[in-house]
Amino acid sequence: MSSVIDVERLNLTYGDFHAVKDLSFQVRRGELYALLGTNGAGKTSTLEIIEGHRTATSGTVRVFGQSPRDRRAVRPRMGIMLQESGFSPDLTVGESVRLIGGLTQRTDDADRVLGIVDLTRKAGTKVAQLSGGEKRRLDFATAVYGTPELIFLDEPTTGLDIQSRDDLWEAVDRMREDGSTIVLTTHYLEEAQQRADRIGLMHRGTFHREGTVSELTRTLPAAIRFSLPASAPALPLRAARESEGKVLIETFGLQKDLHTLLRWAQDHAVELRDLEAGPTRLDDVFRALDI
Ligand SMILES: Nc1ncnc2c1ncn2[C@@H]1O[C@H](COP(=O)(O)OP(=O)(O)OP(=O)(O)O)[C@@H](O)[C@H]1O
Repeated sequence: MSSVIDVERLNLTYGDFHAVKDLSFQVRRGELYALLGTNGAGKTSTLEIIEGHRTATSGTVRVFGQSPRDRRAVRPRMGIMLQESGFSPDLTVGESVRLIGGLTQRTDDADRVLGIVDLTRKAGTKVAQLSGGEKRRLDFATAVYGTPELIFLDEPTTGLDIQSRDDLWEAVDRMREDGSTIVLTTHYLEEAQQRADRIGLMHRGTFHREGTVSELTRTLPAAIRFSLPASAPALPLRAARESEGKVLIETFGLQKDLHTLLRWAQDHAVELRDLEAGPTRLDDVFRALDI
């Protein structure tokens, strides 16, 4: 698979503050790459350099094999949804899409794009009168105008209700089917866990870990949780007692241990209240990082 983004030994300093430190990674064509990390880790700074908005202090960045500062070559091929929108409040929703869409030099139909984010009815409304979630959806609409080959989504679902989130991810899935490459940043780790092909986990300007979700989570055990009545007999597995009768079993053999537990409960007529069992979550990987 060829790479769409190549970052090599990237450094960025703001005055004497070293925000991005010797960062190297690649994003391959067609993949969804999630850049995750703590607040102030350097994700936005890194994205700004890749998007061509900021100059690196040192290192090389290539987008489609070109320098991102070569805007004429690169910009028409990228769609960018920033963390904060820069729309003019006096323009209408329709005018904003046409204006920003036009700047990308891609062609599309503004009505089609507004339909994706369910803003067709708001086409004549001034941006100043949109709700926070509607502005976010307008941001997304302008990023996907003309179905670009590479799309940056910087915390795209912040402030969106569940229906709008589902709609946004459905639109992303469709663009991936059409071959678009997606770079995502989010603090909603579940979204990244469900959708990312690979993840770069950043902290203080460098990667703590990089890999697929399963590469990142497989080093930590899965968890089985439930509550037991005080009268229950001894458990068949090693377990930790949490507060108020809650029990936690950590395991690297989730299926087998769950089977053992359920058979034991059945045999002893024990009710496992509030039973939950699941693989390691990215949240746990974050918490386990010594940061
Ligand atoms: N223009 C600037 N001047 C000085 N320092 C800056 C500037 N922009 C960002 N920084 C600092 O650089 C570091 C990285 O910031 P950046 O916005 O890239 O982090 P982030 O990973 O996107 O964080 P968050 O998850 O909070 O959005 C932070 O410590 C921030 O305070």
